[in-house]
Amino acid sequence: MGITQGIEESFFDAIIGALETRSMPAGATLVAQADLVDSLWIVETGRLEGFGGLANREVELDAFGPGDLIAVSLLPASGPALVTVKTTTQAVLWRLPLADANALRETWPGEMAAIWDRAAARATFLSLVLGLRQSILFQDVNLATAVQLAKMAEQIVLRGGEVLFRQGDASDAIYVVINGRLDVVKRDGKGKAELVNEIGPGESVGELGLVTDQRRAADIIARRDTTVARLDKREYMEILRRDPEGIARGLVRSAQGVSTGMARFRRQHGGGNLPSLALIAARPGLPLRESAEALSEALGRRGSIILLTSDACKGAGYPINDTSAGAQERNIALLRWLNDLERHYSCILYVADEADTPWTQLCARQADHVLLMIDGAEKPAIGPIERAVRQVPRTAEQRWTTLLLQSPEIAAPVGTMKHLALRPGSQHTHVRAGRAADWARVARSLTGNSVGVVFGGGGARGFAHIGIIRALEEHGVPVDVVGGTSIGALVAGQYALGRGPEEILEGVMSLVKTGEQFTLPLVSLMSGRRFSRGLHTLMGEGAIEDSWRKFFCISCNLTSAQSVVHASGSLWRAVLASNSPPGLLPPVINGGDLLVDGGLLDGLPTETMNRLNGKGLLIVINVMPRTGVSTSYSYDYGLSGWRILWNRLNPFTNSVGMPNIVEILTRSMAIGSIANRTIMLQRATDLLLEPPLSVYAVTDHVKGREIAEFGYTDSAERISAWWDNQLKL
Ligand SMILES: Nc1ncnc2c1ncn2[C@@H]1O[C@@H]2COP(=O)(O)O[C@H]2[C@H]1O
Repeated sequence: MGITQGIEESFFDAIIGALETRSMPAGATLVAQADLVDSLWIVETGRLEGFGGLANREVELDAFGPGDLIAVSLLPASGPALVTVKTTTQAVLWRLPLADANALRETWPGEMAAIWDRAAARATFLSLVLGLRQSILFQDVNLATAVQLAKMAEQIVLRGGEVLFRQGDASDAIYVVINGRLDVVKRDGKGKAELVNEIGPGESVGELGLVTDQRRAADIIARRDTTVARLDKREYMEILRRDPEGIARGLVRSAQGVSTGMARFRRQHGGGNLPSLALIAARPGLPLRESAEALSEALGRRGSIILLTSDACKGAGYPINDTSAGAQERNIALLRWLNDLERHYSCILYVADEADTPWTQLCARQADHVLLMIDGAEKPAIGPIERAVRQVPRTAEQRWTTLLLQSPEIAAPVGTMKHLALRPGSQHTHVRAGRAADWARVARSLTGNSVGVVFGGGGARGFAHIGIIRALEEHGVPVDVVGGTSIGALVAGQYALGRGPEEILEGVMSLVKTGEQFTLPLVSLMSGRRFSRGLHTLMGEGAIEDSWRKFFCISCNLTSAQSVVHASGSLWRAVLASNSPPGLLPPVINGGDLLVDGGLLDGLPTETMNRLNGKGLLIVINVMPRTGVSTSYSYDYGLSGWRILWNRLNPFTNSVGMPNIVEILTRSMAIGSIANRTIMLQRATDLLLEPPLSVYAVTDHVKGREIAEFGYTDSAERISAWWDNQLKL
């Protein structure tokens, strides 16, 4: 590959003027891997070798002799060296600084482009040799075989979402992933798809079909933009003949499943431990940049984050709109660069352009998780950028979250369900401009660190929840997901709306003061009218989706005998259903089914919380003592209502020892779920709070403030000690 080959005489004179010569002894290092390179070199005399680091050993990648061009960066501007280059003999080199090369480009555009293309081709080839020698399948082959492999292999760039091949296709080639990621998806007889594996750099696909001579066992789809080296069957067989021992070792490694283990190891230990993210605004004019910075700062507490904009990419030498000569090489170079970034950082945050550009599309393809920003106050509609981005092919694994920007002035968002109806399958979070705490919540959710609190049922004892909320707030425990049953749902619902403990206490007290009417016991003992009206006023008209915190509550469907998780739709109706003890309040009618208090089946919904909050932190507040309703009073001959009335009226008898009908009904209702509770609580909770509340009766609503205070005093120290030991995000 002589540099002067085919180059005009006058240009040759010009370039000679820019060259500096340098003599080097044998064994000297010209450039070390990862150093910034700012030059091209041409070998005049002597020999050099290129090495790449691989699992603590250096492998040989390339050899250079007189007339050869040494280009070790994939960038036209200065960039990191792919390899280490050392002299093996005494050598004389010509150095062409990239700055001078760029200046020469002004006068000799065509000629310099030819040199650059050669340099790019050489560097791309080098990166392919490096990729192959770092692969599980070919890491044991000798240098000559690796160079031969790289010469035969076809380098293919797949776009995110693109299919490499389908299950059932004929097996004609194997593919080594150089940069990027592939999904292995299997389909059953009914066409149901399941992700069975993920393939990262250094791993290969298709060896199964090639070696066993069977059709493809799975679909292979690019998770993001990916470069693969393709070797067809004939070529692979030829390599097998050249270096049977090296190939056999690779096959054994691969068959032993070291492949997936190694890739997982790399992913865990070589950065990339968080999903790659893309922040995309649905339309121009949203505060994309500020939001990206706020999110990046919040994520930065969890790992090393790199925020990538199209400008940053351009600055690094990768113009994304580039269609000029050599664009394919630069594309490969870009993917390699992104791959390196992924290895070095915990997370890449791709920030889209404020328009539908190739960069915005690339962001959508690269992300494991797309964050779509919309204006929560706007009329629900699909934004123009969003519309374009939705056309970008993507794998089924990609997750979407809609971030609804809200004004910091509003009490609660409105109309969220309409925004979400346009975006099926998307999660959502509300964020207020300028509120770092909201971005911290998004960061926790993205990294599986959301804090969930389960508020159990237990009548008036549930006032303790409110004191515990106060303790959580005072110690700065951020709560992201709340859920509960009965009184737990009532407290959690208000907390989800962003209310503080004092306001929640006032709210629950106001309901107690409605003094529910006892009715003729045809449907229930109480009419429930005042309670439901009061609850409606208290919670407002909004939907669960409109609350700042993620919320759910539990009711019980009497008709189908199943517990119901309310995580969507009218908030007050959900809380009402969760608070309608059968026999005491009338059931809530929902589509012909009767819904009653969730305490019947699931008074402490930790399983539902686990399902909704994944790997997040779990705090459980149990206000239902494991033993309850006992009395010292003996009523062997039946218990007369008159006797109880007399007891109530007679100032000389102790009426506290006597469980009333409400207590007995409440306890009976909960009995099934209390029996299950012991088992549930033994499962891992991060913090279990069980204030000793048996001194209070489930009907002690008038003591609400005192019970709340009790909850606070009992939990404050434990919460503080626990929170001090947590990793904060
Ligand atoms: N769990 C898996 N099941 C099937 N194929 C897998 C799996 N994991 C990785 N693969 C790769 O997916 C490829 C699909 O085509 P092949 O059957 O030729 O070879 C297969 C393997 O290389």
